[in-house]
Amino acid sequence: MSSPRKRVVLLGSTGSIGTSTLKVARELPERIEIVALAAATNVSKLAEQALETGVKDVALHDASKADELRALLPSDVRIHTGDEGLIALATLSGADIVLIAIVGTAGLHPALAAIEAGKDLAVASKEILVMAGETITEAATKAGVRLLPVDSEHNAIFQCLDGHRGGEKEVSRLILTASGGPFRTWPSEQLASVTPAQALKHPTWDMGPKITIDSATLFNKGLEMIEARWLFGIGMERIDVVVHPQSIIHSMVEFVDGSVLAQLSRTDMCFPIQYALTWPDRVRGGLKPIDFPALAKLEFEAPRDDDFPALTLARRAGLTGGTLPAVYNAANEVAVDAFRAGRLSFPGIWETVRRVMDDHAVNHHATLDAVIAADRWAREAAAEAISAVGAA
Ligand SMILES: NC(=O)C1=CN([C@@H]2O[C@H](COP(=O)(O)OP(=O)(O)OC[C@H]3O[C@@H](n4cnc5c(N)ncnc54)[C@H](OP(=O)(O)O)[C@@H]3O)[C@@H](O)[C@H]2O)C=CC1
Ligand SMILES: CC(=O)[C@@H](O)[C@H](O)COP(=O)(O)O
Ligand SMILES: [Mn+2]
Repeated sequence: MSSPRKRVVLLGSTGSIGTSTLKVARELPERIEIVALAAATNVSKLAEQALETGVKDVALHDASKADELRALLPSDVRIHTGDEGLIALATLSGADIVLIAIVGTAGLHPALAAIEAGKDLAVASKEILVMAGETITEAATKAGVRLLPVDSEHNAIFQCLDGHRGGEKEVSRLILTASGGPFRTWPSEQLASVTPAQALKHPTWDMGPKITIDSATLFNKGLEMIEARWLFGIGMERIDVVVHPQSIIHSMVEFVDGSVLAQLSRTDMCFPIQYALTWPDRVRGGLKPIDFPALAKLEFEAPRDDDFPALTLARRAGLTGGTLPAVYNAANEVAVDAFRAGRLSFPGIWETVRRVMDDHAVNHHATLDAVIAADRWAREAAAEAISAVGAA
C-alpha cells in the first residue's frame, strides 16, 4: 500500500488558497509534506513560506526579483523563474500532487505538464478548466491521474458523489449554491454605482480580489457551472444554481430517485483543501464542525438572471462549447481588471463579456491551440469593447 503522506507542490502559495493550504499542512504533518512553492512577485511572503516549510525548490514568475529572493534564502534552495520555473515545479520528481492555486489562466501549462508527468492535480484555478476543460480532462484520463476539486462547490459535489459512481445514470442534476454576493438585494438601477471597494466585500468568504469581484457579478458561479461540466462529465443542461446567502451548504447533488445529498461546513477553504489532499481518507485536522443551534437559518432563492446576466452567458458558453467558454473567461478577466482600475462600470463587466461573445466566431474544435488563440483574441476584443462601453 502506498504511503498516505502526500508530497505536494503548491503553485500560487502566497495567495488566499495558498495560505490556507499551508495552514492545513501545518495541522497534518503526517499526511501532507509541502515540497515546492511558487508565486508571481511576492518575494517576502514566498521567502517566509519557504523558510517555514523547508522546501528546496521555489519558483518566482517575475525573474527580475530572483536576486532579491536569493538574498533571503539558504544557498541550497533552488530558485526557478518564469514560465519554465512553474513547469519545473509542476514536474518535480518525487512529488505526488500539484495544487494549482494561481489566479487566472497562468496555471494551464503547468497543470498539463504535471498531468503528463503523472502527478495528480488538485485544482483551485477554475479559469483553467473553463478555458481548456476538454484538454485537461482528456489528458488526465490518458495519463491515469486524478483531478481533485478544491473549489468549495465542486469539492462538495465530489464528496456527495463518493460511492455513487453511477454518475450519468444516477445523477439527475448538480445544484451549485451561490451566496448571491454583496448586491444580492440591490435594485438593478443601483448596480451602475457599485465601486470596486464595495464589490471587494464578500458577505461570507474571505478570498483573493479577482474571485471576490467575480462573486459580486455572479461570474464566479458562471465559471463554476462550466468547471462542474468538465469535472463531473455532466451536461450543462443538468447544472443549476440556487442562491443560498449563508454559504453553509456548499453544493448539492440531486439523484434520479429524487433524493438530494448536500455537503455542509463552515465557510473556510481549509475544509475542501484538506479533503482534496487527504482523499480518499477523512482525517482529524484543526477544523471545527458546524454549531447547528448557532445557525439562525438556511435560506434559498432563485438567482436574478435578468439583473445579473453572468449565469445566462455561462449557460450559453457551456452549451455552445468549443472556444466560447475560453472567450467568456478571458473577456471577464480583462473586464474585472478594468473595473478594478476604474475604467469600467460594474454592469460594464457583463456588457463587455456579452459583446465579445457576440462577436466571436466559435471554433467547435476546442484543441489547446484553438482555445489559446480564442483566449488571446478575446483579451484584445475585450480591451477594444471596454473603450466603447466605458467607465461609469
Ligand atoms: N480564495 C478562495 O477562497 C478561492 C479561490 N479559488 C480559485 O483559486 C485561485 C486562486 O485564488 P486566490 O487564492 O483567491 O487568489 P489570490 O489573488 O489570493 O492569489 C493568487 C496567487 O497566484 C499567484 N500568481 C498569480 N499569477 C501567477 C503567475 N503567473 N505565476 C505564479 N503565480 C502566480 C499569486 O502570487 P503573488 O502573491 O506573488 O502575486 C498568488 O500566490 C483562483 O483561480 C480562484 O478562482 C476557488 C475557490 C475559492
Ligand atoms: C469559496 C468558494 O469556493 C468561492 O467560489 C465562493 O463560493 C464564492 O462565493 P459565491 O457563491 O458568492 O460565488
Ligand atoms: Mn467556489
